[in-house]
Amino acid sequence: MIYMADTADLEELRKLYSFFPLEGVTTNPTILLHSGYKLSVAIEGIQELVGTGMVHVQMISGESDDMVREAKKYRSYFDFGDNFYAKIPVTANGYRAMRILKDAGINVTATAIFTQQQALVAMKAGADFVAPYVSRLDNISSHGIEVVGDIVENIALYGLNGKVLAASFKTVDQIYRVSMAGAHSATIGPELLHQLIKHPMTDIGVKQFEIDAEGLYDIEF
Ligand SMILES: O=P(O)(O)OC[C@H]1O[C@](O)(CO)[C@@H](O)[C@@H]1O
Repeated sequence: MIYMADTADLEELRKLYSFFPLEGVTTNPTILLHSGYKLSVAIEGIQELVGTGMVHVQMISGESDDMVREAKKYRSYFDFGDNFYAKIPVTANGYRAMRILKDAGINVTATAIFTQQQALVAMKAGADFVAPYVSRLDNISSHGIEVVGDIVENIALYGLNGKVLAASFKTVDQIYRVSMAGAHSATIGPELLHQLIKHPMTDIGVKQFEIDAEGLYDIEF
């Protein structure tokens, strides 16, 4: 599974990138708002950190032609290559923009997905990634993990090229479940990324090794 960081907090990203095998970063207007950075500063900072990793940037226009112009502008403004993904919401205008962007050779991440059908249509329109919102589904008495599982199944069943980018997590358990459901990737906030690699038994085990090694390791390094 591909792990991506769901944040524009540059300080946090720097820490995460120093040890976590991340393959990209996702942002949206809310994430930018929380980071305190304007788009230009945030994306430039992210770009420096990720190198050739993926950067998913959300479009804010409502009309399809504007979304396309916006995506082309950001791609050239930041001098992105193939690692740029235009995040497009699954509205009627969004689906139209996806097709135009794909024809222009620009990667697309379909976002704000709440149903298997929205994801399927997005992939038919050419989306490379489809992002179902797990917590937001769970919070309206729906089932985020099931929606992820259905989309994964559809991709295999119809031999589609798209990948699931599971998004909107509030617990480590949700991340566990989407990975078991076959999600190809997940975008996760810093707090949960730190949390999901932790286990108290690991800390206890490592501590004991340190104690037991005392005086036994006689080769200098
Ligand atoms: O429900 P939340 O936590 O706001 O998450 C929405 C999600 O949608 C995305 O915009 C999809 O990529 C993520 O960046 C984010 O995880």
